[in-house]
Amino acid sequence: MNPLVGDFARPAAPAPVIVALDFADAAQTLAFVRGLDPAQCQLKIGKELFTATGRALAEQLMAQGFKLFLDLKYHDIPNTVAQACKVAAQMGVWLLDVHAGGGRRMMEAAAEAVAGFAERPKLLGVTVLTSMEAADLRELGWADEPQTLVRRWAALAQDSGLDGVVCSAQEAQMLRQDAGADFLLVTPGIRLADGAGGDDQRRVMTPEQAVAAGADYLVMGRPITRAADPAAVLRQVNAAVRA
Ligand SMILES: O=C(O)c1cc(=O)[nH]c(=O)n1[C@@H]1O[C@H](COP(=O)(O)O)[C@@H](O)[C@H]1O
Repeated sequence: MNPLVGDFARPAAPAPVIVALDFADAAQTLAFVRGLDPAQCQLKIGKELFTATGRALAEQLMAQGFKLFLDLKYHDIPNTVAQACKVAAQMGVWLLDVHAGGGRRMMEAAAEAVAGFAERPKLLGVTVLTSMEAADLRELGWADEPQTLVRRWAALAQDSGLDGVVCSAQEAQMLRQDAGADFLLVTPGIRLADGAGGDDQRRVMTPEQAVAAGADYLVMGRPITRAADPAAVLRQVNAAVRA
């Protein structure tokens, strides 16, 4: 086969950065998104923005060509989570998440709820939040180190039919080995090597480290949204991780 034809036929790898739109209203969000290109990043709507704007803004951003991670981290009884996942799947979002701590029956119900959709969202299990460290777990009664719990919950998420997990990039290498190439690893807690603080994050890594460790997607909020030139930071991260 002509290698050139092969190259043209192969779809471009999706942009690895998911920008967390942690804004308070639609106007601010739309003004920010105007500077972004769907070929260079994906978008995430979480609890703050969704509570403020509901599905209208989510649908508007998808209509602009952005793939959307609806990050509402469902955590409830199996029936409630399954019904919420069904509604999210009807919206046409790309990624959707539930807390792995909701357990096997909750995750299985969520997976079953989205299974029937022709273009279903990929379903992720949130393992141990990247803002937590061992001391936080101990206070909650968990004697395990974060990575031990992440490993156990990721295995349970995979066994329950989920497509991947949200974890710290610090656990990505271990999970890639455990779960294989097709299991999605989405890693928040990304901080640039420029020395700026980790904010409330505890288990952090740089974009380059995260990708080298096996992360598929990097969730980045404040390092991009609070930058003087967000598009320039995104270009810099894309260049670094694709080098
Ligand atoms: O599910 C998430 O996206 C998530 C899981 C997690 O363990 N840690 C975490 O920070 N997040 C989200 O990732 C984003 C991180 O934002 P920054 O810390 O500003 O980069 C926020 O929107 C969080 O809600």
